[in-house]
Amino acid sequence: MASQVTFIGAGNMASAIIGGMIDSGYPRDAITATAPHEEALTPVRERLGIQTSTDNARAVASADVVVLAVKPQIMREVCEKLRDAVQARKPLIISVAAGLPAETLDAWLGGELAVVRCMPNTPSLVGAGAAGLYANARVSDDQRGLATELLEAVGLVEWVEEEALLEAVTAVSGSAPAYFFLMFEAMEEAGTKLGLPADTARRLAMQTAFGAARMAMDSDKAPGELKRNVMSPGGTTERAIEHLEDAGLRRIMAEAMTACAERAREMAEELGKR
Ligand SMILES: NC(=O)C1=CN([C@@H]2O[C@H](COP(=O)(O)OP(=O)(O)OC[C@H]3O[C@@H](n4cnc5c(N)ncnc54)[C@H](O)[C@@H]3O)[C@@H](O)[C@H]2O)C=CC1
Ligand SMILES: O=C(O)[C@@H]1CCC=N1
Repeated sequence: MASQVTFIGAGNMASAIIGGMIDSGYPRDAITATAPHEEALTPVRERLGIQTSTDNARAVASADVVVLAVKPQIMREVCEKLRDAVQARKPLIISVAAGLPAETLDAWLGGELAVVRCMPNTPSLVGAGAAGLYANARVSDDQRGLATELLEAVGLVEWVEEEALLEAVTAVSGSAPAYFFLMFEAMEEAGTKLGLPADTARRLAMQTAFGAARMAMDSDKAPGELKRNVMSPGGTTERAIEHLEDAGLRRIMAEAMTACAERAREMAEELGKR
């Protein structure tokens, strides 16, 4: 029988994962989602055909897995109210909340729990996410398998063995969709200056990013080799790449990603103290 999964929170991230689970054949009657008000639940119930509840503790009472999918700022209050229900059954806890350490969540929920902490990204909303997962020492192999199954329903899953590495995951994938969106903005602006209509430049840039990602994922060649394959000697691409390298793109990326990871570390400390 499928494990009973209860989502605390029925917003963007929970709906995306639930939608992906259902598309991959997970039984709807094994999935429950909660929110404080019925209005937030009606669309989820009607669209996804799952159980819903406005009573978190009750929804957790029969769960094998509890997915915490509320905003980090309200997590403490939500967890403390779930404490008795969770301690009575000790389900696997999976948190998709940015920044909250597994140990903090465990303490808020009463302790001694198997906790998986996940750093997802927003392309999960279209089934093309990339998530880093960390398991505390109480998580069994079967529970790891289950967490992988749930998160793979919306994209790629990579496990890290040290929790601090989720800060690096935040820099490489959690925050990274925004780097590419910035690149699209810059390419659209530059394309427009070169005379293209803005929407044409936007479509060409986005399709090119999609094509490049697909090509790199399907190929056994390293990105550097794929890059060189586009660069005819003395040609146009070589000129553009020389500009990017001379302008310090690699250094800029390293600095931006280091700043991102550093902020993730600060946020974990700030949220952990609440
Ligand atoms: N790495 C990333 O880019 C992303 C991370 N996340 C993480 O996922 C989590 C959820 O984010 P979203 O789905 O975007 O938020 P959202 O605002 O769409 O959903 C939050 C849900 O929680 C519900 N809720 C509020 N109070 C509640 C309570 N007391 N009990 C039960 N449910 C309650 C709301 O009704 C709503 O359904 C956040 O912790 C966020 O950090 C989400 C999206 C992307
Ligand atoms: O910007 C943020 O703080 C969150 C965490 C990763 C993506 N968004």
